[in-house]
Amino acid sequence: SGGVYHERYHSLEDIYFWINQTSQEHSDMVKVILIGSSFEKRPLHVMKLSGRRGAVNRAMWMDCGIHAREWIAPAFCLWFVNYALRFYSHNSEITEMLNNMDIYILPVMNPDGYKYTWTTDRMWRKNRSVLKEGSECVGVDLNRNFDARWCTKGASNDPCDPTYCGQYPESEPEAQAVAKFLRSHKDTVKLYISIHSYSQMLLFPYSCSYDEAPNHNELLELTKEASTKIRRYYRNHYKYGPGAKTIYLAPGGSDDWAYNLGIKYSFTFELQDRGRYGFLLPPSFIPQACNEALLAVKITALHVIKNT
Ligand SMILES: NCCCCC[C@@H](C[SeH])C(=O)O
Ligand SMILES: [Zn+2]
Ligand SMILES: [Zn+2]
Repeated sequence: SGGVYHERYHSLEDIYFWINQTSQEHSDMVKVILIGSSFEKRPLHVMKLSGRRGAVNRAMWMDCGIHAREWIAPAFCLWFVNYALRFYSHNSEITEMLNNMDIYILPVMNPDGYKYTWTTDRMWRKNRSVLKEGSECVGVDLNRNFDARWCTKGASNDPCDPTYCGQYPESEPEAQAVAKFLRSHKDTVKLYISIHSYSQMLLFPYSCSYDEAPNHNELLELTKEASTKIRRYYRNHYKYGPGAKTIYLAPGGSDDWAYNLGIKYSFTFELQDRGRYGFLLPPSFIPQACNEALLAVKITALHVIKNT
């Protein structure tokens, strides 16, 4: 949506202030839920968006910022919330979404890591948890810490590696908080989306193995439709397909875990770009990257409303 607010990235403090302000300004459509805290005790705030209507028993979940350096992801979560609130009852798709499902948004799933990229190391990926005994290395890859073929090929058990899987599944407070919330809402959450960057891909289970998901064809058709429309409307190219084959083997991922929990529409979107700027996507690219991601979110969400 408009305004220079979205032509730039926001610090963690900025984002916490924005969550608070937005929920106060739109108290009829936004509720803030504290689902847990990070290793360094920062709050994990989920924004629950609903249309102006009675309760519904369908919901979707979208998390951003699980990987600290992927700044376009939190930028998209903020942009999406502003878009939803601004265009509800004006844009037919977002109106249909909010009238038929609650939308749970976690703008920054890894606040400690995100903060660290603003203060110390722009290229940091993991959280900032410190091992009790020994290792001088810090951090767990939260997207390898979920209980889905945990720490098999495609993850590392070396605390110094960027894909370190942690000491055991859900060892990390951030992963634990998300898993706990989704387990307690598994009867209503029908769609899971995790936002990442970069490489422009629309991915679905499985990434932890080369097995095909039972509804593989349906997920393939959905991501193909989204990719085709992004190419037609925005002249940009997104690959699509099951994670293991399309990007690489990546066990312990949040999407595979959510899928196995029973959320049969589960995706990981890798946003812009394809490597020219990579994680350092310039702020001027934020609106276009967000419009492309919005298209994919709408296509999956409207399909879920029709089919669940
Ligand atoms: N859940 C694994 C989806 C495929 C890999 C996604 C990328 C995002 Se940076 C990764 O976690 O390495
Ligand atoms: Zn990522
Ligand atoms: Zn990535």
